[in-house]
Amino acid sequence: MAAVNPTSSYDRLKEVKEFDESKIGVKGLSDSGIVTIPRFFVHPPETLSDLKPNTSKSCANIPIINLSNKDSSTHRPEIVNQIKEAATTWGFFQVINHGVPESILEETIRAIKDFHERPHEIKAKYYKRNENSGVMYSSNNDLYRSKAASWHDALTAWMGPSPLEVEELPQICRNEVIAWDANARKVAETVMELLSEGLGLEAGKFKELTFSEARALVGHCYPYCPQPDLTMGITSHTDPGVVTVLLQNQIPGLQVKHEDDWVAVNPVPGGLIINIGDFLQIVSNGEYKSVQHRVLANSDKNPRISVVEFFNLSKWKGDGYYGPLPELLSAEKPAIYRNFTQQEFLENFYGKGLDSKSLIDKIRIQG
Ligand SMILES: O=C(O)CCC(=O)C(=O)O
Ligand SMILES: [Fe+2]
Repeated sequence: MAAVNPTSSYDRLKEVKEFDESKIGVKGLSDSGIVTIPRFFVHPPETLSDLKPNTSKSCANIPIINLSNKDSSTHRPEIVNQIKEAATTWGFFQVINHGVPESILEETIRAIKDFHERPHEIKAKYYKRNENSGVMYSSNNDLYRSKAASWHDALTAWMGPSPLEVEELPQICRNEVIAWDANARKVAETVMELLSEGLGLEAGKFKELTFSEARALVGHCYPYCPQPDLTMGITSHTDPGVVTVLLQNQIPGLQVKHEDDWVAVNPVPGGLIINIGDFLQIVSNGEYKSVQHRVLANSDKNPRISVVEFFNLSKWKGDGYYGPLPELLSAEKPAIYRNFTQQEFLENFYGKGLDSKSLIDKIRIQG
């Protein structure tokens, strides 16, 4: 087994660069039939020691919320309460009967899988790094910043607020990505209305604040990993934005941190996963929780595919600051976070490795 010896003459940066410049991604490594992963993918023992979910709580699962009666005035308060409770205690939940046909869920997954299975020459044309608009295919967004690389590749498309040039999208998944963006956005807006009401605000408050306008859609591929005990699919992190809508295929691996345990998030048929991001934890003054989650390296021969859309605000308030919404604050409930600038937020968004400290910890008011 590859043991990591930091004092050896191993030139990590050189190997990382060679991998990056080859543009083959983790999928290319996996398809080449390697049985030993390159050592820059090997994670430190602290990360690897708790990879198995806690068996004593293995039956715990994130809450499932049925949206079918959300427009009925009799049932809506109950659904608002369920979402509020889920966002407060778990920060993660699945929604069912969200209105997106199952055929669309399947086509979206299939199209993203098809992209990742395209020949190297075709995918390489999209291979980029450090973009924040257009379309970018890459392996490990934080490849040069993180301590260890993870076993996944991603196709990212910035869908809004300014519309994407659709021809930039690879043809094999173009229509599906566009359709998914529209569908995921509807689900995000529905959920944001319920979350807004859960805080005692008008249903349309989050929309008015442009919380669903900036959108990044990421089609992840977690190929088969020959040594899944030595690396990660994606390391533990919180999402920076408002909310994330996550669609996954049937291959397991996603886990969320709940009461100090890692809990597997198993897909429910037709379900969509929603999670709260750092920005919403802050503006809700800590009511809603942005929780740590991660994906294990995939030991299944079939790739794990997930399509994740991050929703974020597009317009900052005139003074350039954001913080806990004033409507939520009172003498009994003072702000627990200070206001922060867009600059601070963006630095946190783009500047860090997934393993570094989140904005939430930086702006928490002590005492
Ligand atoms: O692939 C997944 O299920 C999770 C991905 C994720 O957490 C992310 O992209 O932020
Ligand atoms: Fe995430």
